[in-house]
Amino acid sequence: MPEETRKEIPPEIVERVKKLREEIEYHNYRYYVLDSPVISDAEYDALMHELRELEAKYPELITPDSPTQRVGFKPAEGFKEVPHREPMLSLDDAMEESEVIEFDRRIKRFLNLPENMPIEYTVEPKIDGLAIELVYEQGALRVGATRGDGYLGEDVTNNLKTIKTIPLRLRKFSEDAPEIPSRIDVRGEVYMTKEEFKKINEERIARKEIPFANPRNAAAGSLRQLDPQVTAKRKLDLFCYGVGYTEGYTFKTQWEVLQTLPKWGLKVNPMVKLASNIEEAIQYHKEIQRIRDTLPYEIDGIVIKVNDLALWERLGTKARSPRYALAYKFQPTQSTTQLIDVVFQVGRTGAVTPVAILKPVKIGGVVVERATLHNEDFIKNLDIRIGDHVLVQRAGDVIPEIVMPIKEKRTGQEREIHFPTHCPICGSKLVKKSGEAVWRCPNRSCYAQGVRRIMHFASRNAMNIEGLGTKVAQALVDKEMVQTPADLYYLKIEDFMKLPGFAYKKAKNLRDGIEKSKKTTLGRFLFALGIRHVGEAMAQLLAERFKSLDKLIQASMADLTAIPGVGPEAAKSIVEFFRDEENQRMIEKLLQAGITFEEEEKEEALPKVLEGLTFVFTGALRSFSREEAKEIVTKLGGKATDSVSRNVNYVVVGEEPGSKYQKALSLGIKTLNEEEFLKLLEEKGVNLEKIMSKKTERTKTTLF
Ligand SMILES: NC(=O)c1ccc[n+]([C@@H]2O[C@H](COP(=O)([O-])OP(=O)(O)OC[C@H]3O[C@@H](n4cnc5c(N)ncnc54)[C@H](O)[C@@H]3O)[C@@H](O)[C@H]2O)c1
Ligand SMILES: [Zn+2]
Repeated sequence: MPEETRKEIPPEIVERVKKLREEIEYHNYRYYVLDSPVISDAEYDALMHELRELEAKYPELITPDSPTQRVGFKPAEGFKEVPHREPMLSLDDAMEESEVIEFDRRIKRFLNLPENMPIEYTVEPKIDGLAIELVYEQGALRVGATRGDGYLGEDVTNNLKTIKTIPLRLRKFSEDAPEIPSRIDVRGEVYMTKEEFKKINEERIARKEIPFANPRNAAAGSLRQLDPQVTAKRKLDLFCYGVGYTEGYTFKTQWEVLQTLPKWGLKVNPMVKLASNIEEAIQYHKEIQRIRDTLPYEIDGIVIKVNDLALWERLGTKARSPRYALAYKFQPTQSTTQLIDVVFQVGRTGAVTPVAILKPVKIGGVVVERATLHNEDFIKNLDIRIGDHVLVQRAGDVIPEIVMPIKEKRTGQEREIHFPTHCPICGSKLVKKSGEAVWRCPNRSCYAQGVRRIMHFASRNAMNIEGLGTKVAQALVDKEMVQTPADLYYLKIEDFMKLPGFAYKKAKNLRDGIEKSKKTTLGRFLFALGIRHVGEAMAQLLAERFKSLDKLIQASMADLTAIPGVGPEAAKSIVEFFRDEENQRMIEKLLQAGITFEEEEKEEALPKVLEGLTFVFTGALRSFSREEAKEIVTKLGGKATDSVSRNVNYVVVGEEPGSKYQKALSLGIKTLNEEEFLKLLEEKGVNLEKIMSKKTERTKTTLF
């Protein structure tokens, strides 16, 4: 019988399986040993997926050493090996809600439970770092090891000891803490914050070294060092999420584990929760996904675990993963593709940005065809060439960016990228200020800058001129009808009729749109001027502080930097802008055309509905700056402070919140995201429109 079935497997399948295994082994080595992958996780997962499907179809092909049956990689050379008393396994993963529901059903089938009986799960953020085990004997840290191949880990005890949050000795930190067990193997994830990751990569790039692909590889690369001094220099941290072999104490539930470890001094992620059924676990995935970008560390999903540890026993494990847990992942943020060409884009301020033209690639469901290459130094230091395979990242709201070239894939046909010395549009010689990485076209009448300046001026959150899009802006600049935005207000219907495709009606509409825009607010006007470093929020802030254009024009560096939220760079740029004669002429011309600013709101009009409430803001908000948010709270009778204590009623959490967020969670203070904060105001009867009319919605400035 086996003889016969073996014959049935087509030779190309046998060949493909062999090829896949070789390839996966290579990538495992790059990832687990070198901490330097050459494909993205999503691409790696696709290879694993293909292999798993083939093995499922032809089970005779499964061998115990297939990557589908094994975890990680054996300890690397130079590290002492540490056997794990209980194996450290991987996790099955799911991308779709349906797979999560099937996971829950499968467990009930396995346990012979009725289908409608809810199972309790713990839900935890899946930290994107590397797994480690800490062995404590009589409360003292005896050894710390990486996961390795699941059975044998690498001894990194001395490196782990450099991480301040890892206790060298367990203690009872609370009255109701159980006695410290005589032995406990604690498991957790060592990770690097996004901030530290960014810093380390910037340093590496400046030194012309290959950067880490992501914080996970950076954490692994920093911990798996033969010299603990290297580890000590990198800021690493740890979240504990479980226990392995334990003597002298028996946990009954995973939730008890998560509740007890902190009482012994071990850090557990404060966002862990108990879900009473699978639907709540799915809901948690949505919640965490929403705040994913605001966390100071990278997460790639959530981990769902059956809460009852007695059920863990009954469910048991498969070759490489337990049956009682599931990683419910988020959309991937990286992929690799080929760099086809580089174009140089001239922005409104003359900055020349290298933009990569890519072989289209899907990342998290979106096709990416262009990505920023940042600046010349980035290209030079990383030695990026046309034709290179590159790692591309598209995370959150940020513009897609090239992370690094994958030099391993070079064929020798790649071409160097030449950064232009002259503006690709007007031919002016580019200039670079010392200390800056950006080349700029100094020519004010540069076509590209002109078009972009007009487009920016007319855009919805600036002067909001209807009917003035890219094509019209191009035609106006092309026909030399406008040099600066001020010229718009002096054009007549007949002039517009000279534009391609413009008859009387269209020309009149455009003219009316321009007329209408004359009634505006100081904030919109300042934003429309396109002063470097003055985005919408900053423009609004300036408008509120100075209340008049004249006063702002007269402001000194010191006046400006005294305003919270205005840094020296912005202040310098503002002063220089208004000092410039051409700009002065343009502003004069705009005002002469009849531009007027609406009167600003009277403060007394606001009801004191937040009286008695104290707020803390952390992270970036979208609708207003943190300073503005504090001002709103104060105007409404509330208190806004900077430090989280028990006296605080709400912590409002924006993007990339700081440690205040963690502190709020640990103190159990109610947190609100921005929407919830706005809703709270609304519920208190605050006419947000009225307050916000001065604070138009902040939009992202995008490259493309
Ligand atoms: N790009 C490449 O070349 C390459 C190569 C190999 C592996 N990989 C990637 O590595 C991953 C597979 O690695 P894996 O086997 O370590 O699995 P995994 O990282 O997907 O899941 C298991 C791990 O999750 C971690 N984890 C984080 N929070 C946890 C929590 N609260 N509870 C339990 N565990 C938690 C633990 O470290 C655990 O070992 C895949 O994403 C794969 O794409 C990529
Ligand atoms: Zn130019």
